[in-house]
Amino acid sequence: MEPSVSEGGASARHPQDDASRPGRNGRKAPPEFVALRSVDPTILQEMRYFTPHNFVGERIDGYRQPVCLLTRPAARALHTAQRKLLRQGYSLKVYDCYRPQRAVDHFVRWAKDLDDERMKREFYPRVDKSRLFEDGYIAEKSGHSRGSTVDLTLVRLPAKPTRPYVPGEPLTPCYAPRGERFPDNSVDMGTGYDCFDTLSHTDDPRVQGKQRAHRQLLKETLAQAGLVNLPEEWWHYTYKPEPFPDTYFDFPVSYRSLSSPR
Ligand SMILES: C[C@@H](N)C(=O)N[C@H](C)C(=O)O
Ligand SMILES: [Zn+2]
Repeated sequence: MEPSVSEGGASARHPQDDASRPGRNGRKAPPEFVALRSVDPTILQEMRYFTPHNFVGERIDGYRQPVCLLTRPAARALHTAQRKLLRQGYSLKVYDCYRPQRAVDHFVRWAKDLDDERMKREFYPRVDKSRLFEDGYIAEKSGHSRGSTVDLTLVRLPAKPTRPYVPGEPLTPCYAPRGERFPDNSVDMGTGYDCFDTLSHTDDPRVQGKQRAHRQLLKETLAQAGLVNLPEEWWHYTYKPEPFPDTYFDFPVSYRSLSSPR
């Protein structure tokens, strides 16, 4: 786990933060990156990898603030989708946006430790931990690190308040009926976020009725705005054409990484 660095203070820095790191993998984002909030303040944000409520069970390396950073075209596309959804009584809610390479490296290290299954019961109850990368649920080189990929869902407005996950609390499988899963103010998509299971495949035929309609509403609205879904995960979308199709960035998730912070 990366040592937590206070945003304002002169704390010890992680070696990977060295400003001398060359080119695109330095400490700062290029000017094409923005905070989603500055483009659309109405889109809800629940940045799961800043919290312990994720499949690893702890804050992920590189997430210094619970903030969604994206390339400007991707953020604008979400704003376009959000305008349409607001008219129908829904809001987007993002769970993850730009993801530094060091965060992906944290996932890779975690995956190698087959004894650490503290979050299995909620996030991958039916999949062997050793298969999560092979089965397409996590990537060693992720589109998120290129800055135009986002994990998101729909929330019916007015949004209900949510409660934080308390580490060590009993876990429920992410494919259990909605009322039994960890509470989330999003609409029922048939599974929770980051539910590594075939039921999360966007077009899985077992998902019908309202759950299927919600997935379709998300997919069609985002497609009209230029975002393409990953078939294995109903929540994962990439804006196309990507401004940085070949670059995997590693600056931290923090307002301070931006050229124009707000
Ligand atoms: C880990 C999950 N939220 C995700 O984003 N998976 C895709 C495959 C990725 O890691 O890029
Ligand atoms: Zn994703």
